[in-house]
Amino acid sequence: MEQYIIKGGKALQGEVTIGGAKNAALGIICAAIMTDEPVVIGNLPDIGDIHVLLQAIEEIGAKVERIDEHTVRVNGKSIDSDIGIDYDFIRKIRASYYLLGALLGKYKKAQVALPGGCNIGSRPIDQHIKGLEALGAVVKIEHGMIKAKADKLQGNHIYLDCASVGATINIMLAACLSEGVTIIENSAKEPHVVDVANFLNSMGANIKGTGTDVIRIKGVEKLNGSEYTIIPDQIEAGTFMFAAAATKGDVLIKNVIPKHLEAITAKLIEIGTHVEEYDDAIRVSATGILGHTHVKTLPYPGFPTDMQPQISAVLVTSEGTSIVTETLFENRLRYVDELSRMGANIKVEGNTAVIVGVKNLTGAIVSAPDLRAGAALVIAGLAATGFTLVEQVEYIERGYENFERKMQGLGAIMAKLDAEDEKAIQKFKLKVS
Ligand SMILES: CC(=O)N[C@H]1[C@@H](OP(=O)(O)OP(=O)(O)OC[C@H]2O[C@@H](n3ccc(=O)[nH]c3=O)[C@H](O)[C@@H]2O)O[C@H](CO)[C@@H](O)[C@@H]1O
Ligand SMILES: C=C(OP(=O)(O)O)C(=O)O
Repeated sequence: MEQYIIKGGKALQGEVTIGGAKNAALGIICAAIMTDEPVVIGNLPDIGDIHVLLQAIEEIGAKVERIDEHTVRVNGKSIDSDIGIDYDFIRKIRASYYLLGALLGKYKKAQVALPGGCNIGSRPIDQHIKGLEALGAVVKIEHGMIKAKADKLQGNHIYLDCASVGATINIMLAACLSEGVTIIENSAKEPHVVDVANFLNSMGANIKGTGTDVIRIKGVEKLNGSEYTIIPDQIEAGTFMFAAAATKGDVLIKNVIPKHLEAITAKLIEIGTHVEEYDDAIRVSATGILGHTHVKTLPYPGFPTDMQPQISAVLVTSEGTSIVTETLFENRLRYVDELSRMGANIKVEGNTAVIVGVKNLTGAIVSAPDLRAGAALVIAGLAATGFTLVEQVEYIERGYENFERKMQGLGAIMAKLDAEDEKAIQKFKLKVS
């Protein structure tokens, strides 16, 4: 098992380049197998979730060719849609549910294990199923597998009970190759929903209205090959913005879309951080003690739930009392006990964390309970005095490419080491002491 070892207390300085968006990439890979023609996907992040999903599509017969570290060519021509995608394969990821919409759209049948992913709450998929059924599919759950089939798919009017990212993308995938028109009301507006739709349109789909809460999809007979570049990752960018603020650093975050970061930027400015926006970069710098704020997670353009743990890692050393409310996933405050080990003063009441800022954190052994909570612990470790060990880095690597190397590039004293390798850990400590 690997762990991050961090010697904190050093302001991050310099430039970092953000990779492609995980949550767009996952939808786009599934969309890519909906044509029999080759598709080239660029700016693909080299992260755990993508490795798992690419393996899963290869398992059912798709051809995946790596062109370079961040570009693949996918060909879905030789897929065998009778092969089910087992839980063992995709237990680590959430977005395998997109294979359901993609395969159902293309072959009118699909068998995919119920998704795994981070344990951040109960994560039902009733809205996905409701949408696919509205298009004419018969959907059954048997032995942990979701099985969907249809003689034909027919467009329909679908109202989502909640603006679910996953349900919106899944329905959009199946609806592209349905007959007639599908309207999704109360659809999710996240940038990755828009990116998946833009990609599908580049393959010949007819999707309008993404980025608003009504999406209109006119079914087409078939999709064709395409070459596409994924948008930058809003959450990776936000994580580096908060790391810069927490360490009182000065970081230029390159390859971002500042518009996607507005909720994050607004909170940083509110607590006294300096933020400068450029066309495709953002600079974050902070000095002295930052102020407190109240944060409530909401669907886009609200404050993203995927940034909630990371802002708490900044607020624990800000002056005054901050209130962080998580409205989407009930288990997303599990990092609080870990931050408390580092000296943070946080109390959880229901879905709210009450944070009373302390002067500084002190390094400790902590364990990442999930992907973004893990990133938050790294931020806390970078800001703390002394050494922090962050265990369970495999969660963090689901969504961050070369996290320790990007942090090192900003001057962080951080390494990824084998937890069993006491010698290497001692050597690192000696070297940086
Ligand atoms: C792979 C991916 O893109 N993951 C993202 C996606 O997850 P995911 O697609 O799972 O999240 P959703 O947007 O679907 O969930 C939003 C809310 O709707 C509820 N819900 C959702 C579906 C459903 O059928 N029934 C239902 O009740 C959920 O419990 C949650 O409270 O969006 C989340 C919210 O921005 C992010 O945290 C995840 O990083
Ligand atoms: C919760 C997340 O991912 P997933 O939905 O893939 O588990 C995330 O990216 O923060």
